[in-house]
Amino acid sequence: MTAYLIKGVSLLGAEPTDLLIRDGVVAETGADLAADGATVIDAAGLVALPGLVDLHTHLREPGREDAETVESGSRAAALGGYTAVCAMANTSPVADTAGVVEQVWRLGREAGLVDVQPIGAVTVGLAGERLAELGAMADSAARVRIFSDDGHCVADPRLMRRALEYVKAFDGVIAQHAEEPRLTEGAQMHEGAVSTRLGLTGWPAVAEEAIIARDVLLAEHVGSRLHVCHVSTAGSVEVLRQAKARGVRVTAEVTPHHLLLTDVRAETYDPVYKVNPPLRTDEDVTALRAALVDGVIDIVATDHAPHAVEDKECEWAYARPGMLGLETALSIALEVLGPRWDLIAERMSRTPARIAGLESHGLDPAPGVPANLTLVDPAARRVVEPGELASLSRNTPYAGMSLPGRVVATFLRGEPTVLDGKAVK
Ligand SMILES: NC(=O)N[C@@H](CC(=O)O)C(=O)O
Ligand SMILES: [Zn+2]
Ligand SMILES: [Zn+2]
Repeated sequence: MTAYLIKGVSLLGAEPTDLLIRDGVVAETGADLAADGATVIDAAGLVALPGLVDLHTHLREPGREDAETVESGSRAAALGGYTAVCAMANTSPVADTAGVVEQVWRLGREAGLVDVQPIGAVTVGLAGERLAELGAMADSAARVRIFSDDGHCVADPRLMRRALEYVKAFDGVIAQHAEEPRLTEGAQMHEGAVSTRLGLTGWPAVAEEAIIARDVLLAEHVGSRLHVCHVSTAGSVEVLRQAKARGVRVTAEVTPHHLLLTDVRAETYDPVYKVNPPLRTDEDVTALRAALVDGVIDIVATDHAPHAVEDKECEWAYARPGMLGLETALSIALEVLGPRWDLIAERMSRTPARIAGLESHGLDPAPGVPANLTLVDPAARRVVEPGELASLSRNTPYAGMSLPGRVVATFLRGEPTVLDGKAVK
């Protein structure tokens, strides 16, 4: 194993120091460390963060390897500064058995660019009718702890209650895609002034808020853990605020796109802006940003949702919902939060690692800690070029935008997965 001496790096914005990585861990930090045969990396001006952890990634393998594979998504993640991603279960076949989650987990290990932690489906085939084999997935080599029917809501309250009860035994968590399906039939975008003007069927905020309200009550009743995926409305923030004040075991995520973009994008009719839940209003964006700062929203999760060209470059109504996120998330966080490194580490690394139970991730670089970390150039800016992304898909909503920050290097257990801004393999 190669040793690396990272010279003059700022740990989470602190005064520059040296950082020696050896045998997969941070061996030493301090001024003017001796290279002692280690490969020297000049990190003047760079900030070191604990490797980012994404709780919500769609990797499309098995089933849609034309849109993304475990390997291509892992590469996109590493380039985005991530050292671990949780892979959603809405693949084909669905990750609802020990066999499928183990397959995804193995593919992640073979790619070796980030730790890929599979999420298991809550119900068989995401059909919302029968509970999947949660216990078998938990006991499998993939050691699944997060279960989600993401893409679909676990709408049946009885099934949701059973799932919450079941995962309590192994401290698992149900990650809910909060969407009351009866309120979103035919929905194309956020229900509001813009949808009225465009004549598109709306997805009302209350369709999300009603499910979150129900689920925090169920989680409270059962004494189990609930995680709310992609929170998108100001009203959801208020429901979560009240639940947390009562001590409900609920955590919540917001996506980069819901922190930056609004429903006016739909006026272009460009389906790159079509996503579930839909882009909302300025008031929602303001509330989501405030909640991310005050902690009512615990984490940023990308909901990286690659789609093949034919599923995106078509009429709005026929396009699949979802957008890329892994390679731009840190830049969006910098844009929205500014260089508040401790807050960024908390929301994008430490807390998601804790929610997912990934013990070797989300740890600040310090002697003895696994060397999962990322080096960021906060002074750099880059214009997003879809063709330059490592993802196999091109559906980024940020094409042509100039964004702050650049990931220069990422280390997974002491080995670089990204160096000089390029993937190592
Ligand atoms: N977010 C999306 O619009 N799409 C996701 C599913 C999901 O996260 O609901 C996808 O799998 O494409
Ligand atoms: Zn979802
Ligand atoms: Zn998703």
